[in-house]
Amino acid sequence: MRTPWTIAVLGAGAWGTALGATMLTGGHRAKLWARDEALAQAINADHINERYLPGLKLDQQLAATSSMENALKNADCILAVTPAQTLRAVLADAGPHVPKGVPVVLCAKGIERETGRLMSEIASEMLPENPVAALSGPSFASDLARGLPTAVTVAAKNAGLAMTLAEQLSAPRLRCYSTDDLTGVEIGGALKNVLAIAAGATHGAGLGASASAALITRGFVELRRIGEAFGARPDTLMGLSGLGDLILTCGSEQSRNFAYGAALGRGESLEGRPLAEGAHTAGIAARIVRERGLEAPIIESVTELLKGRLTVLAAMEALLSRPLKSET
Ligand SMILES: NC(=O)C1=CN([C@@H]2O[C@H](COP(=O)(O)OP(=O)(O)OC[C@H]3O[C@@H](n4cnc5c(N)ncnc54)[C@H](OP(=O)(O)O)[C@@H]3O)[C@@H](O)[C@H]2O)C=CC1
Ligand SMILES: O=C(CO)COP(=O)(O)O
Repeated sequence: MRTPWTIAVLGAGAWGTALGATMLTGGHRAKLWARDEALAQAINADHINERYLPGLKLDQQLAATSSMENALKNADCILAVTPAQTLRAVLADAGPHVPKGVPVVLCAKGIERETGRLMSEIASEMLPENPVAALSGPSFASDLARGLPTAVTVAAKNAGLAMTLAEQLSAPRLRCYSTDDLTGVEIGGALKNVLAIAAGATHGAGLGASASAALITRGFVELRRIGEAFGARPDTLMGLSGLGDLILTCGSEQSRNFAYGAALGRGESLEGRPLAEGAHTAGIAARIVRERGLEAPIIESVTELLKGRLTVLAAMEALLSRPLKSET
């Protein structure tokens, strides 16, 4: 029998809300922090997050607040669930109220644009007295919020902590595996978003199912190359947080990254679209590739597409006309 925890969830978007609701099903208490007071009040009054999970009734026990102090009071564990590029600022606000020693579980998928830092590097910098972990894997917020099942990976450099967190954060419809390969889990989650934009663009431009399968497979080779250059283990990259999430996100417009790419492929406007983390990570991923002398033409093409320097058809032609080589 595990001890019920008080879990602070920083971020009341789709994923924070879904994770908060899932934690309740695991017997924990959960408090959502929303930066927008009106959203917090609406969640408390209506038990719906109409902005991010429209129409889905939430457990009445899922409380929200716009006070960081209130959200973090007596927390046994913190889930950080705002977009990757906001993590540093959110942890700076949270810092004075974060109980020392409490694990911080990073749920955003991305790489900091300006610095190339992983989420765990930012968290260790901002909260040096708190152990850091990551939760990642194939998990659409709306699926979890509707009670559909999935499995994810919880990673921490300390294997014992990863195991404790996996045990505590698992819920009837959320199976958490554990690993000490924190870097592998973070790299997989960040890069699959960039590749999902490429897959979406392929789909949107009508290049066909064969092209999609070829692109996703070669995209995974790039993810593996970059991951291994960071010291990630191949089995992590082949796991839920790498290949698993790549399969999910490259498969349908339920993925915001895929939908963003599809809009790009169809030549539609990208203004005002929902969060697509890959669009923020692509540029820094391409820079890392260049600086480390790695080969990742698909990821580099996404950056060029996003900058408007390449069309999907030109990217496809450039990828196909590269010098022939052995597959591995
Ligand atoms: N949605 C999903 O299915 C999954 C998402 N993730 C990851 O989780 C992370 C969050 O995604 P998700 O919840 O879907 O995103 P959403 O766009 O649904 O929500 C983002 C949340 O972050 C808040 N926010 C935005 N900017 C800031 C800021 N500068 N400071 C503080 N809060 C801010 C928003 O508040 P406001 O409303 O006030 O703008 C909102 O509550 C991403 O990295 C994503 O890749 C991971 C797995 C699944
Ligand atoms: O990470 C996700 C599922 O695991 C969500 O993907 P999108 O952000 O592309 O919707």
